[in-house]
Amino acid sequence: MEAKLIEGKALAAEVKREAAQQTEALKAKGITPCLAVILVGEDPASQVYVRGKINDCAQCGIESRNIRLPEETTQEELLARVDELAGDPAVHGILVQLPLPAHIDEKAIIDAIPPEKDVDGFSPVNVGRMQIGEPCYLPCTPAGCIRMIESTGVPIPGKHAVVIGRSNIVGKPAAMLLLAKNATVTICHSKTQNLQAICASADILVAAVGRAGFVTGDMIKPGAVVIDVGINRGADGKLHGDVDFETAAQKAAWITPVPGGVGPMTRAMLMLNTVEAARRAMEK
Ligand SMILES: Nc1nc(=O)c2c([nH]1)NC[C@@H]1CN(c3ccc(C(=O)N[C@@H](CCC(=O)O)C(=O)O)cc3)C=[N+]21
Repeated sequence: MEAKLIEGKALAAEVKREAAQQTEALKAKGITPCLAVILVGEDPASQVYVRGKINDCAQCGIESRNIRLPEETTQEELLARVDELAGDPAVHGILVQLPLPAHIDEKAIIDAIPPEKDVDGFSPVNVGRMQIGEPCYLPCTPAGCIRMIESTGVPIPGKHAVVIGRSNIVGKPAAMLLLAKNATVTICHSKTQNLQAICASADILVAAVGRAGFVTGDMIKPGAVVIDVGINRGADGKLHGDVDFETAAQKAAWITPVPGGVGPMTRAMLMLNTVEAARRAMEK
């Protein structure tokens, strides 16, 4: 069997059209959604991602503030910038690009973003709301994964979903969202025993490991939906997923490519969250 591709780029374009329509409706009411993106330092990968987010904003008619701070910015200086944006009624979403330089405490910065402007869905309040199924900003990557799974038409309820990885920004929330969709969820990680057998029983497999080619065809149940969250830049300068695409595509029914899969969808979901933040600010 040769798997069908889940076209992240095309799906992202669809989501961004939704965001653009909603933006237009808000503008008609006098509100222009605005996202502030803060990047500290010169990390080349972060620069690429931030440029992508700023471009997406422009495509959707969303205003953006592109804030570049030098590597040696202190935690206090960064907190002051976040506070300033937190208090600015024209700014609806605040995204501080991670990772931050080692001398800055990421948790302290995330905690300083007011939950209603936390369009990444990283703040403890949004994480907690998600856990109990209250309205919140869903973290963009896991929300994008769900949308990609749903795009296949394969029903999630009752299926065995296996998530490899337990990070706070991808693995854990992806597992929670799959549970909320009534999947039977297993979370695997570096200490997991019998990883191959567990993965091979997954109807839906989400790979968020951070190791290129970690998931091979023998770990995939025939007919599974495979979502590859990995973005590993190889020595060749190319992006590689966590899934060994060639062998996995022989077994899966559906699979996401890298690049052009989860990455673009992550950015598209950020646009939806930003529009939502503007709408909520208006309704308040
Ligand atoms: N506060 C914060 N929020 C984030 O959402 C966040 C972050 N920090 N730090 C880094 C990670 C990573 N991330 C990506 C988003 C899109 C692509 C993406 O669009 N990738 C393209 C390729 C881009 C390229 O050429 O490198 C693709 O997969 O097709 C990649 C990575 C968001 N992150």
